[in-house]
Amino acid sequence: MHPLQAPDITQATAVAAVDLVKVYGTGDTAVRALDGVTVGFARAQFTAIMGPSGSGKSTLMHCLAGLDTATSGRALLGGTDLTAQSDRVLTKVRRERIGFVFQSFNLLPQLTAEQNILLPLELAGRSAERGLLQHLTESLGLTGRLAHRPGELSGGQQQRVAVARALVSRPEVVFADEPTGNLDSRSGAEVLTFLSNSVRELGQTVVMVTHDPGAAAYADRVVMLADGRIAGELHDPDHASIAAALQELGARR
Ligand SMILES: Nc1ncnc2c1ncn2[C@@H]1O[C@H](COP(=O)(O)OP(=O)(O)OP(=O)(O)O)[C@@H](O)[C@H]1O
Repeated sequence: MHPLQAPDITQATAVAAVDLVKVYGTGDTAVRALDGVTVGFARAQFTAIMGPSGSGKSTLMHCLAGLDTATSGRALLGGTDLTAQSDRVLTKVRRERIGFVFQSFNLLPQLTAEQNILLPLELAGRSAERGLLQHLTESLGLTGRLAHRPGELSGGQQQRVAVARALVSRPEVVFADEPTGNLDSRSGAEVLTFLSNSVRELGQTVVMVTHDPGAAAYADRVVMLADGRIAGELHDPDHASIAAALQELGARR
């Protein structure tokens, strides 16, 4: 790779893609979902990944989170190149170093809210920092709900449980995939406010895929993808600047 293409990977970079390529399928039906993506995500920053449908947002997130394997290039989490790891190591990395928030909450229905929050730590053989657990459950408004099962909680409450679960292990990065996609606007705003507070107050690194300019406006930075390539970025974005950038992206295609 040409050195000028290397992202500025320093101690301040939590996650990076370097010339990342992902091709699905072979021959005539092959799809180049990522076409040489190089981008870094800074520690203690909230970044949104945006772009048209099919631009490669989920693929990029999945490769950076060790949920999918890249065709070539590097997916770096701290000093670890995930593309060079076995499935066994990737499972451990996902469990111990990454927090996930998905559109569909992904809570285990037979466990209480508290058990769901603590499950990743338990699987990693670690115990919770009680102070952090209390801070998360109080600020997410879950204190009175900890003994409830997901089926007894609203969508917004379930997603707040998922956010607590993602944050309680102080992961190197939280990946959020359309975290407000199934929520009404008020519950969505609560989740986004909390994610952005976790960056400020806990120094958490958050990377979120979203279609919604309103959601992306909570981020410190927006990275735009188009056709599997980085198509631009915005710093300290607001709704209007994001909408304008998306429109420009649409017009360029
Ligand atoms: N498992 C797969 N097999 C084949 N092609 C795939 C697979 N997953 C994704 N693709 C293709 O790769 C490209 C990028 O998909 P990806 O889901 O990353 O885009 P996206 O930007 O997240 O889209 P959306 O906003 O619609 O969720 C698309 O053309 C998609 O059809």
